[in-house]
Amino acid sequence: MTRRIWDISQRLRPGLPVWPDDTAFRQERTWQMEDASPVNVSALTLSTHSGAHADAPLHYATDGADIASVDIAPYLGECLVIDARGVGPLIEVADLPHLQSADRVLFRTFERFPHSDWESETTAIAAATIEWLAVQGVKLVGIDGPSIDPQSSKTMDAHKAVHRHDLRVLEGLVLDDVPEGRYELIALPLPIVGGDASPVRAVLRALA
Ligand SMILES: Nc1ccccc1C(=O)C[C@H](N)C(=O)O
Ligand SMILES: [Zn+2]
Ligand SMILES: [Zn+2]
Repeated sequence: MTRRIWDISQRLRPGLPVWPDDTAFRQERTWQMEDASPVNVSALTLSTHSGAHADAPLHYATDGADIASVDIAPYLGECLVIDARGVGPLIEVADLPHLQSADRVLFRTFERFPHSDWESETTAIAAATIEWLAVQGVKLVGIDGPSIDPQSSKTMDAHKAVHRHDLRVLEGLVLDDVPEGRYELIALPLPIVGGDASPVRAVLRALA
């Protein structure tokens, strides 16, 4: 019996909505068979925070580890998907009354993921919630929004709480079709040396 898989990644393509003023996704063909090349080859230009991605500590701490240095174990294993739609600007501890124990928690905040336009008012996670999750033993926090902090944040309180507890972060997940519950998460960052983040192919697999 094959276990069902949900692909929770954004498709990387020209026009991919990115953070205001960040690098647009671009792909150009550098070799092509039409020009007598034996193969087609392309070059990519994209933000490290494109689509579904994993932040490295280097993103929010000048002396933080880069994405090639972090252990990959947090990005593989059982996770809990929580429906946090409609909670408002920040996910507070009070919004999580029934949270069962989990190593990895992914929050759905969108009714429908905004695939074609940038959504500037998104639900983020209160720093107190990150602290509380860390105390509960959570090692990775994920969200469908573009950031665990409000887009207007200058203090990056949630990222700083993540850094204090050395948690791992996934952002830009697509959770529209995923019911609340427990799954196997597979979302491996590329080992980009010096990288402050890496796109991931994020998938959830049924546990049985
Ligand atoms: N591309 C950016 C450029 C500047 C500031 C933030 C971003 C972000 O993408 C937010 C990021 N994903 C974060 O980890 O909060
Ligand atoms: Zn990011
Ligand atoms: Zn982030």
